[in-house]
Amino acid sequence: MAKSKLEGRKVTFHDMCLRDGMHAKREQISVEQMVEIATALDRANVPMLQVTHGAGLGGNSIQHGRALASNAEYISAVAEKMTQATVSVLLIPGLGTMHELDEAYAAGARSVHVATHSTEADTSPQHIAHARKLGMDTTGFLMMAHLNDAAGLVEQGKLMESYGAQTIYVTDSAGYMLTDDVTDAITRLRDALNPETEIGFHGHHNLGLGVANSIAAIAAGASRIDASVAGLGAGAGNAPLEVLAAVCDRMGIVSGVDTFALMDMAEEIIVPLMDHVVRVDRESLTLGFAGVYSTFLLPAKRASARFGVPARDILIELGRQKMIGGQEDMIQDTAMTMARERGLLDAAE
Ligand SMILES: C[C@H](O)CC(=O)C(=O)O
Ligand SMILES: [Mn+2]
Repeated sequence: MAKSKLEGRKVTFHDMCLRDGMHAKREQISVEQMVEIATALDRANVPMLQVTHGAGLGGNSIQHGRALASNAEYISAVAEKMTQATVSVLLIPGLGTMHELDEAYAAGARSVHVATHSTEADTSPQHIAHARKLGMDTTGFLMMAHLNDAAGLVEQGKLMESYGAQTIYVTDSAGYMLTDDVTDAITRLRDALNPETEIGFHGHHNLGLGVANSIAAIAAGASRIDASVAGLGAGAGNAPLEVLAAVCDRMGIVSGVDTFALMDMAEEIIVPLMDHVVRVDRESLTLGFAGVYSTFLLPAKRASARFGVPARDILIELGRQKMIGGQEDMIQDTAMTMARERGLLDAAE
């Protein structure tokens, strides 16, 4: 076997089970389950874990689903049990407020993904500045990265860096990016950003590329990688952390996590907790194929059941229309229009 070129490279893993995984659980993870999962991650030496409603701070709503507890309740219950892991949150400016960020900080969160659509970094300066003022580890998180080109991502990343973000993320929300796309975007960001600015990658496994794309990101210069144990996350899930950890071990990439403990955790805690098996199936594969926001998977299945239009057809149409996060109401609307066009609706509907 050839020696890996990445031997000795350092990477920080950031587990997403308790935030992206909330999408897969329709926000129904209890405080006790959060504490159990976070404690196991902490014990496995995972350095960062995200704890929030799936849509982040301010996400608790009819539009995005009601969680079993408030963000502050989740964060404080988890943070007080951590021996080494940093608890992070996600904040989409406009959905989450600076007041909610203050609350999250008071509850024990010390890192934040400030998330915008990949062409809308200019909605984030106040929130990034506020997070830095609080002393939080602050990332700029460019969602639906495939809807911008590499030059555009560089422009947006530079903006976030100028606002104070210490890490810039390429976020493949739709699991649509091919490995060369990831390499290109991260290489260009690495060339353009200040050397002290870190680069992150957040992949979804819809095309089965979560782990390969994460390794490509590391090879191109990313040092922070989001993943989740057993892939618990939206769509076909995030890159499965225990698999990524095993590949990194084989390649000599240094993450510091206990890979066997993560394997045990996947088998014994996360998979038994799943409401459906988070995997590449017909519908989640369609997300990656058509470039659809992974969070739209379950609402599209519900719209399919209601209007009788196959979920794959609805997702293809949402991809064609380039729908993005925040346009959740368009899922039902699109399904209804398609049902009407197909003569599936009663005149009364
Ligand atoms: C709010 C989203 O679920 C953020 C995310 O994880 C993604 O875009 O991917
Ligand atoms: Mn995600």
